[in-house]
Amino acid sequence: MAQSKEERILNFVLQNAVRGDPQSVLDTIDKYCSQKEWAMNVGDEKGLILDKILEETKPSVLLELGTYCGYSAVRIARLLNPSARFLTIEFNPAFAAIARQMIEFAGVQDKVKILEGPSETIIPQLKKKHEVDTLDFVFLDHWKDRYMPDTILLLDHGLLRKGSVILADNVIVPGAPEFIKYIRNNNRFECTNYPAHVEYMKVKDAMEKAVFVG
Ligand SMILES: Cc1cc(-c2n[nH]c(CCNC(=O)c3cc(-c4ccc(F)cc4)cc(O)c3O)n2)ccn1
Ligand SMILES: [Mg+2]
Repeated sequence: MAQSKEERILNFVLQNAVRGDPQSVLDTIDKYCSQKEWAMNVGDEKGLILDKILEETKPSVLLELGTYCGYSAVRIARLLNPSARFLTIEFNPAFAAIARQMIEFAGVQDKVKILEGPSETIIPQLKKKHEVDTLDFVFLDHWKDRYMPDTILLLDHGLLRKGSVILADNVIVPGAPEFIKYIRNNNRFECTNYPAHVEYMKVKDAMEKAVFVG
């Protein structure tokens, strides 16, 4: 069976990164995806914006939508304190399998739990099935047309509290125009735009931070 791009990325990490060293996993993925095969990891430029916002927020309960190969899950988990709880939702079983191995190799598996399935099914289960009260931080990096409906799901299920931070990747490319229109016109959110570029490219992109004011 021919290898997938995601398998090639994982194998490159297993052969070239340092087991138990999350930064070496990130650097190795970035090296492969900038030199050999492009892939939709958040990357190092937008990753540094993510790092800064995490360090400002110091979240204890986090949700990521769109695990993919686990690059941002490793990036986020490496900054969390041991008692933090980080759930990441992945729709595609093949991606989830790659991400699980990536997260274990990086040594952050105790901080991250991968939930497999569509976000619209799993979000309503977070309180009862996954013992979540409210979320301190949400990273939106899944299908761009799900950003708005899933934000509304989070609100409807009482998963946001005063000060909850939502950070969305790709609000220019591929773009999330419906989400941007919704969140910037909703006076319950305070929005900030962070200009950047598409991972491993010179194409302009941006991230959007939305703080829930309650
Ligand atoms: C729970 C759940 C999870 C998912 C889910 N899991 N993993 C994903 C991946 C989603 N990400 C992207 O599509 C994406 C695309 C680009 C891109 C593509 C092509 C270009 F030319 C330029 C840029 C860049 C990025 O940074 C992206 O993040 N969705 C889906 C549904 N439900
Ligand atoms: Mg992205």
